[in-house]
Amino acid sequence: MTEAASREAIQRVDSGEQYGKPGLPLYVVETPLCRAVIAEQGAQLLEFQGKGKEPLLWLSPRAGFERGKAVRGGIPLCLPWFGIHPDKDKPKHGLVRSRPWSLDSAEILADGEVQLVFTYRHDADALFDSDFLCRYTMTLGETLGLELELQNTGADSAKFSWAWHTYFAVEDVASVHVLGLEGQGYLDNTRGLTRARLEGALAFPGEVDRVFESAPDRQRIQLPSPITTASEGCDTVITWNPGAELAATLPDVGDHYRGFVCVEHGNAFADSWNLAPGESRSAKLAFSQE
Ligand SMILES: O=P(O)(O)OC[C@H]1O[C@H](O)[C@H](O)[C@@H](O)[C@@H]1O
Repeated sequence: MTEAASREAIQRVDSGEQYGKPGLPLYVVETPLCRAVIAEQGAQLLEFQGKGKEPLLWLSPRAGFERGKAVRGGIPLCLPWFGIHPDKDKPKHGLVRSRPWSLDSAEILADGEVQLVFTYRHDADALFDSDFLCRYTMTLGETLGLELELQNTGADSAKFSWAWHTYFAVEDVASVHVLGLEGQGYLDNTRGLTRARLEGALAFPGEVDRVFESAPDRQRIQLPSPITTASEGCDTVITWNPGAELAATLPDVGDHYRGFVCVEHGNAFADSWNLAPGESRSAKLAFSQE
């Protein structure tokens, strides 16, 4: 790959140029195989569209692009804790989604795929009292592949829970089904994390917020052009849509809740990772669209 080729394929712009809302630096990737937009903050994928495919991700038309706040949509990475922290003063879903990351390398591979590697280095602070390092690789071809390596760089063992919080673009949430979770037990987060079991395919008739521990590694989102997810090393699947009532309280969602379902992959609750000093673990997630 020449430097000129990668400069042409990967442009750094401000969110003002892309969405008319200035504030966050973005990378726009355009190749014969796909188009993608990634916010440097949080290494958050905002858009991905493989050649000849429907857009994979939902990005809220009401999304804000502010430093220190995750953008509503795309794939925020929740880490080093997923969900509500027992200490109510700490933010939901950890801290890396709203912190600056750095793009360490950008390469065009022999087959024309673009590979981006982002890193985030955490020095123990008041929010998370342990050092760690994330190395996040995105492979952008006709399909999308993600890999996360997490290393405990601190002197003590530490517990990490995390997820790729993917917002999939759908025509109407009411007609979407997710396969690959039938018969599985889950924690119902709309009922104080009570345990239940899913009969049949997962549907979204209203607010749905479910945590499937030890979940299967493939799901299929039934749409006119179905999407399949295949994960490695992701034991937890979380499914979410706020439904009309809760969405009305989320200024960056509102009526647009109909346009997405979240099917999230990571390791949270009983599947959280305990890492010894120096220990690393990794996980992968691949998306394909028919
Ligand atoms: O609004 P956020 O902090 O991005 O969280 C959005 C949602 O994320 C996950 O799916 C959780 O299970 C939900 O409980 C939460 O409401």
